[in-house]
Amino acid sequence: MITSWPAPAKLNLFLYITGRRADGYHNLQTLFQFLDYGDTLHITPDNSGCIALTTPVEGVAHDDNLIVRAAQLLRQAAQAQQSLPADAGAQIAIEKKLPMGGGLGGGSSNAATVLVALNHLWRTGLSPDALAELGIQLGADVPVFVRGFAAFAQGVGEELQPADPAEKWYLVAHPGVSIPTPLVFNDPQLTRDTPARSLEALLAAPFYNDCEAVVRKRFREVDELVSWLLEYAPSRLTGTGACVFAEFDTESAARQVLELAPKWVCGFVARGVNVSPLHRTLSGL
Ligand SMILES: C[C@@](CO)(OP(=O)(O)O)[C@H](O)COP(=O)(O)OP(=O)(O)OC[C@H]1O[C@@H](n2ccc(N)nc2=O)[C@H](O)[C@@H]1O
Ligand SMILES: Nc1ncnc2c1ncn2[C@@H]1O[C@H](COP(=O)(O)OP(=O)(O)O)[C@@H](O)[C@H]1O
Repeated sequence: MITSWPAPAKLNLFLYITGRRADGYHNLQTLFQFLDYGDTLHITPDNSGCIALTTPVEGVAHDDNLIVRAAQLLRQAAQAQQSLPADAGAQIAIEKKLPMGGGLGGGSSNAATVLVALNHLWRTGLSPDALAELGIQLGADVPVFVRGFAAFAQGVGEELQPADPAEKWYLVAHPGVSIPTPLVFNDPQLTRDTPARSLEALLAAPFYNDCEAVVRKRFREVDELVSWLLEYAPSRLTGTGACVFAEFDTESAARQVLELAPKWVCGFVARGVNVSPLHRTLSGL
């Protein structure tokens, strides 16, 4: 039985905001790719009837943790269709590597890994569609992690179309600040009227992130980091930040720049992958 499950990071290779819905959420056009780097979850199913996260995540209460919420949501859905006994439970531990509020989708990826792994371990038999539908209740980025393929996303992230961007090497750098997603979406100066384009047109144009201008304006640390990385390679913000990524053709080129990084920059080098490491684990079972 597999007990270690990857929860990879994602990058938004581009991100455009094409409008605002009546409920305040923003319509996006974004290209998601996974990294072969992320958190690891250790999941042991049991008959305790309890879901327990045994390694607290700093700043997040146990019952608010997306790991616990995902397990409870799956248990509820499976029990409603009588495919899981009432005493089904699980013990979950996390090795957290991804910064929180970093734009790398760590919390969403943790939730997706729990849904996919427990669906397997509990033998609940929910379809990928059903798991993605549970996922969207937890966060806009959960479905892409549940599906496990690089994707062009529209709507608020739920309309996914498989994509095959180049699998580059990335230097991902964290400027040491955490940026809450709502802060960016509520900024009056945010560009929220970029015309929607076809994927073909978007792939042919230079990639950009519409959140970058307001984030650089509000956070001097991000601004300095982007300016520094741009001296070496094409670089931009992922998601609503705070992380920034620079793209390279080789691992060694990315590592050379990481070695030059100023002391205040935390970073890692990882490869972009179009199939999620989570799904590689699943298909290797
Ligand atoms: C924009 C992305 C791109 O990947 O940013 P990151 O969070 O990864 O940085 C995500 O889709 C974010 O997804 P997620 O972080 O799950 O957002 P949620 O928790 O669902 O939303 C947090 C808040 O941000 C705003 N929000 C979020 C997504 C969206 N498309 N429009 C919005 O206006 C809403 O105010 C919402 O209440
Ligand atoms: N397991 C989890 N890991 C990370 N964050 C979590 C988790 N559960 C809940 N959260 C909450 O979700 C927020 C967003 O986290 P995260 O997904 O890592 O960032 P981002 O959406 O910027 O990529 C965190 O600030 C935290 O409050």
